[in-house]
Amino acid sequence: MVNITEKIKEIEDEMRRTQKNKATEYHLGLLKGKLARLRAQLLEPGPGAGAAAGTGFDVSKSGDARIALVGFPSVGKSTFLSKVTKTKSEVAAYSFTTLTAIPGVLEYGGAEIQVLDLPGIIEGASEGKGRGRQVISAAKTSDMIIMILDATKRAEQRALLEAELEAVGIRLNQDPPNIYLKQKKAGGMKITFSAPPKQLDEKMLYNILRDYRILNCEVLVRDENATIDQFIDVIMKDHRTYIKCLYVYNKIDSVSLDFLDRLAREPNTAVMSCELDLGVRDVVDKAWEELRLIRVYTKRKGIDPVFSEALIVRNNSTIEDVCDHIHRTLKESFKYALVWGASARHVPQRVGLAHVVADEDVVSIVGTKSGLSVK
Ligand SMILES: Nc1nc2c(ncn2[C@@H]2O[C@H](COP(=O)(O)OP(=O)(O)OP(=O)(O)O)[C@@H](O)[C@H]2O)c(=O)[nH]1
Ligand SMILES: [K+]
Ligand SMILES: [Mg+2]
Repeated sequence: MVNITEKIKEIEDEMRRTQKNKATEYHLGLLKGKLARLRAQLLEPGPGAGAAAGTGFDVSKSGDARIALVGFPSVGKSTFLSKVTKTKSEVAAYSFTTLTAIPGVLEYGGAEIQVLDLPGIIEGASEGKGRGRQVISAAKTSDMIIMILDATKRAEQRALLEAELEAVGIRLNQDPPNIYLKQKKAGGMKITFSAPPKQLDEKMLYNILRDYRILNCEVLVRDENATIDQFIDVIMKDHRTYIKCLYVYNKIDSVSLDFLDRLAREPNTAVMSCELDLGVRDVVDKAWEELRLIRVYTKRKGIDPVFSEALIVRNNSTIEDVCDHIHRTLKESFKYALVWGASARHVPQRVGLAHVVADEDVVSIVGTKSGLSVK
């Protein structure tokens, strides 16, 4: 049986040994491509990949979004879950207290976010160490990862965890590359750049495509700064997941103010102490902001809206989306809507289906059937 993990190690070693320069960049590009293929194989169930490959924990999705708590052991993931939801996940000073996925519900102004507390992961998780692969599979199903870090531990922890997630195809806080690739049956390769590329050239892409046995295709690179890694991501797009990540340093009760200040300035980062109940609310607010969901409270004529029940739509949604959310046919009898809140120029503003709503808007739909307004 071929050992994929060993092959991966070999390639990683070769990449480390190879000096980066103009002469080696084609070779390095090919190695990166091979590495990406092997890592994908590792996650496929079947011979050579181990029993737990690719399977997550069996928790069904619920609520308006899912957040996964990912981190090394004992950073305070379970403590955080127990603070922000009604679920009590076991907390203890020893590593691997949590052994499976524990779901909780975070209520946020009428929205319900499922928060998954997960076992701690360790270096090598992507290759199956500990419950790494299961944790990572669970993380892949989430809309956002909150990476909990221990403010008292060495700074490399963040890069180490990122590398583990990266190795299994999770891309944090990145957009999918702006590269178009279409495989064809015949006609050879057609590679075009919409602007002179800074990090790629045709030969590089040609080599990699050939190594992937993609001989007939059309490629259009729309981003002049696109990298070889991004190009490989496009080839491997079925194995790539683009997820938002909020980095959260816990246990700030045990570090100096100077250090804390530095941590807090990192991008996509929040700091907290679950123990002292410092910053926990900020973390939740930031997570909500990053999810970019919008709460709309619907209102019937003459009755106050119910603020404990929000209708959740994506960012940039319109009144039409809101209607579709309430009922499939509501649009048909739609006359106009009244809107109170940030999206309204004056309150209430009378708007049509194309009006874009904002978080915490109150909306009343008025229809042609007499007296129709929504629940
Ligand atoms: N000083 C300090 N300790 C904390 C804080 N939050 C949690 N702890 C402690 O850190 C230890 C680990 O907490 P857990 O919540 O079990 O950590 P975990 O990340 O879920 O750990 P595993 O499930 O084992 O991976 C416990 O002893 C907590 O009391 C904090 O803000 N400050
Ligand atoms: K623990
Ligand atoms: Mg735990």
